[in-house]
Amino acid sequence: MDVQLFPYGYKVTREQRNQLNGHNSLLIWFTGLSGSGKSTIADALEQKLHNKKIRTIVLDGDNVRGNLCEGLSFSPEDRSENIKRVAQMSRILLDSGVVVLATFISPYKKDREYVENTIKPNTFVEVFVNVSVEICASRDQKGLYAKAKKGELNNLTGVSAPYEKPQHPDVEITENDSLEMAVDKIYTRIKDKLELKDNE
Ligand SMILES: Nc1ncnc2c1ncn2[C@@H]1O[C@H](COP(=O)(O)OS(=O)(=O)O)[C@@H](OP(=O)(O)O)[C@H]1O
Ligand SMILES: Nc1ncnc2c1ncn2[C@@H]1O[C@H](COP(=O)(O)OP(=O)(O)O)[C@@H](O)[C@H]1O
Repeated sequence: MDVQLFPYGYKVTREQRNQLNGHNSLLIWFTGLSGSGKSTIADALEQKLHNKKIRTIVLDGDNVRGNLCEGLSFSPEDRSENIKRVAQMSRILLDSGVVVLATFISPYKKDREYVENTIKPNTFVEVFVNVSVEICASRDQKGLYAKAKKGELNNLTGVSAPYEKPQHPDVEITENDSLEMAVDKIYTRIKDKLELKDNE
């Protein structure tokens, strides 16, 4: 297919948008098993940032799989495609000047590396929500672990599909951390990177 593209050089830059917003763009990437707490922690962190007048947006696996990533399965190939599309969307959102909170199981190291390499240096913060499969299964809000146990669900991460743990995450949340502690840990890590104009 012969496709010719001529990207237009728009004049307003990310830096100018950051200036307008009073903070830098940042991608906070949450990875961990289903039920580990990614969405809960991202939700609480987003509220904290919003209260500090920081512009935010959340990309969540369960949500984007209904639109941007509609039709993708949980095969290794489709999970990679899922993360690739989210990486590209994150890049656009970072250019818009906001802080992006992305919550995806993202079980493969190479896919998480793809995300980091897709965006500008120093704008990626990896948060590993390190909760064991036993604890996630005991929470089982969505009934996925029960289904997998009965043989009604294939490819459940941590049970019948792999999860490659991050070796050097920027922030690690453990099962002993309360929600408040988790939010504090992440905020402490990102505060300087945000370069808030009204530094609180
Ligand atoms: N087989 C299987 N394995 C894992 N997760 C499953 C599966 N089937 C459905 N779900 C639901 O999909 C959510 C995970 O989607 P993600 O886009 O984050 O997955 S991935 O990053 O592409 O691996 C996940 O959301 P979270 O529980 O918030 O992680 C589940 O609600
Ligand atoms: N730090 C925590 N301590 C105890 N329970 C938690 C914690 N974080 C999340 N949970 C609970 O775990 C369950 C799954 O959380 P959720 O945010 O949906 O996980 P994920 O997005 O990783 O699938 C929810 O019932 C939530 O209330």
